[in-house]
Amino acid sequence: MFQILWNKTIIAAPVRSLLLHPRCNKTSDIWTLSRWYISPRSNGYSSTQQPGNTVSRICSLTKRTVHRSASETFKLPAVSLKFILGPALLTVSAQLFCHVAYCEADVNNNTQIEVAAKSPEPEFKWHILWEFVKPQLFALIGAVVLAFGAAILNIQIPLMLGDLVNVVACYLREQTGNYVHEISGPALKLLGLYGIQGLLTSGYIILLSKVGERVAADMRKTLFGSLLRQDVAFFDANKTGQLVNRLTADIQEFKSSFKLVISQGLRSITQTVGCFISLYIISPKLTGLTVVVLPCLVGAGALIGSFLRKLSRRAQEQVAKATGVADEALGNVRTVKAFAMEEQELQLYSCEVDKSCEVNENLGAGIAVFQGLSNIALNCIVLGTIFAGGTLISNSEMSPGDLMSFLVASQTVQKSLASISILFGQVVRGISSGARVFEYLTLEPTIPLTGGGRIPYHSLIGRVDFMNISFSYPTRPGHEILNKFNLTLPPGKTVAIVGESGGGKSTVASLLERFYDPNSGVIMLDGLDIKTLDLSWLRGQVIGFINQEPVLFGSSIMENIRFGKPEATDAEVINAAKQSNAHRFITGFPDGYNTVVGERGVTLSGGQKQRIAIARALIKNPSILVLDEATSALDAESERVVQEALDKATRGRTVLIIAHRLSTIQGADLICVISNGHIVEAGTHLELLSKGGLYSDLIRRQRAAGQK
Ligand SMILES: Nc1ncnc2c1ncn2[C@@H]1O[C@H](COP(=O)(O)OP(=O)(O)OP(=O)(O)O)[C@@H](O)[C@H]1O
Repeated sequence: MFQILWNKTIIAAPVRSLLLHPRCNKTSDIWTLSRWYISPRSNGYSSTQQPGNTVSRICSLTKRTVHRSASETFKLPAVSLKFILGPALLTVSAQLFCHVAYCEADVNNNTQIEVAAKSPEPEFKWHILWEFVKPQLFALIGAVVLAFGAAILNIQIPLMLGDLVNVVACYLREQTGNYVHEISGPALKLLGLYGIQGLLTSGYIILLSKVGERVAADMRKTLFGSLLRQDVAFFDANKTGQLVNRLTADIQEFKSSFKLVISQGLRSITQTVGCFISLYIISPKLTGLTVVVLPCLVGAGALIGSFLRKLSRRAQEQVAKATGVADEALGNVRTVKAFAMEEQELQLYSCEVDKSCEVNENLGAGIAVFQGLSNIALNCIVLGTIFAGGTLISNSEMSPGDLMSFLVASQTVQKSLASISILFGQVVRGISSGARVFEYLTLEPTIPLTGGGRIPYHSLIGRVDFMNISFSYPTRPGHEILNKFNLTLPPGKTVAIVGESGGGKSTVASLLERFYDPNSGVIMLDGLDIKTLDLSWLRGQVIGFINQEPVLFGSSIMENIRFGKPEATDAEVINAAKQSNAHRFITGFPDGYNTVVGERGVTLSGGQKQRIAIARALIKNPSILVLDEATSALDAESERVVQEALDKATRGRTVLIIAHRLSTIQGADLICVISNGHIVEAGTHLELLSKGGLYSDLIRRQRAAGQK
């Protein structure tokens, strides 16, 4: 009987090929697959992609690799490990792969690990997930039903294959009857089952990807909105890269896990239980053998796996180090070039890459040994099963069809077990990514952007009073910057604040903008505490802010100026540009107002950027203008042009100038000298000079520095 199976039946073909054909050991396939699971990120991408220029790009590649690792896993059993007891070894492998992929994610998210070490891990909040899933509930239920249906059909397939083989075996044995007629019944049934199963599979994947994408898109929009609403203090405490990571990589990770858990999780559990029952019904003896061999393989696999995981972690750390060197050099390429450090940076990078190469080679050797042992074990298991199954057939305890059913059902179990073990790691990753996303979704800013009163435009006078302000930055609570600080900005007048570097001048401007709230004291606008006023109105319509290093967006000049007033017409934009002495140089560009300024305005000179920033502030016609060292970064000629623009801009408005270069504020109505957190001198330029105090001291020191 075994001979018949070996020579003639459809079981023999794949088994023989697996045992006899060297290429069918699929070492290369296993190796290729293992690259997705075990080897570092670079193995998956480096042949076609150079390391990214930035860490974020590298992070996203890494995440994609990990994500892909999980989804590719389901191809593994189909490629080579097709037969009996495969589940055992495959489960071990899958666990190993899963853990290693997890290490990969960990290592590549070093920054996140650091943060996690400092602050407690955020909690996953199911009710928030529910809010996102609720609008997609019908599609989700549809997907679950279809996935469940596909799983149930999958359990039927091995049994029907067995029926088919029994017909073939019977015909081969007896050579009587109409073969086509006898085979067509079960074959058509099986074909129908395949068709329905394919349809169900397509259906649930379509629905699930719709649900996953929509949930992820909603999460991204909500999270971005929530981040934008946060106070400036929040951004002082959190790195931009980490925040962007939550918007991109974490949501991506969560989406993948969400989809995978629902589709594969449901299918795999149903199939494992169903097919295990089928296995037991087909042959309790053969199933018993499976259960005996399983723990030995799990133990051996776990041992080698833990060693490989350690090696993989080391390899990843080394890759991360090399990436760090490249990122720093490319991110600061101007400085590197200015100091002619290209060669040194290359050497530094090469050194790290060589170390990484060595560790990865060791890892590769370890994987090779592991895969070699797996191949031997799997092939022996297949042989053993054919042998044991054949013995049962020869004792008439089993039919050839039963052996076929057993083989296919066990393949389904192995696929499902592999999926489940991968899923376990994916669930953990998904939950922690989700928790990181949800953490900021629910975070309420301490300074609300909207709500509160507004002063009608015609009755707004523009008087500002700082009354007894004490303040320390939230990130340095013990370090008081302002201490019982008092200052009045009379309406329509220009007040300048001068003082030592680090004395708190810019802090005064930040408090007026309500980037932070004072620890004590009040800031009044026209006699009203600004905490009671609508913050969007205050920032959007009342205060115009121009600082030392204006940041432009990488869009056109027109859009950059219109940023100050989104509803402004083209004529208003041009008018603002004229007021800020920018119109001439803008119209000198071939594309005029449609000139794209490059990332952060990199294609413009400092003076040009500053004048666009002035136009952006003026377009909203603010009653109060805050100039934070607006000309200190410019050369003499640019400063003259910008100063002219500022002189025009400040007319008729309440102006607060934070000045470093004392020459630019001599015409101010009031000059205040800040020291030790409060105003120690105030008066006009001449008054303060005649006093011979701190101001005249500052002037003297600045002149002396200028002469040097
Ligand atoms: N976001 C922040 N978080 C914590 N401390 C800050 C922050 N911004 C400024 N500081 C600290 O507050 C103090 C005052 O800073 P501020 O920028 O107001 O000084 P400044 O007088 O404008 O200085 P300069 O003339 O050099 O610009 C400094 O000691 C500075 O280190």
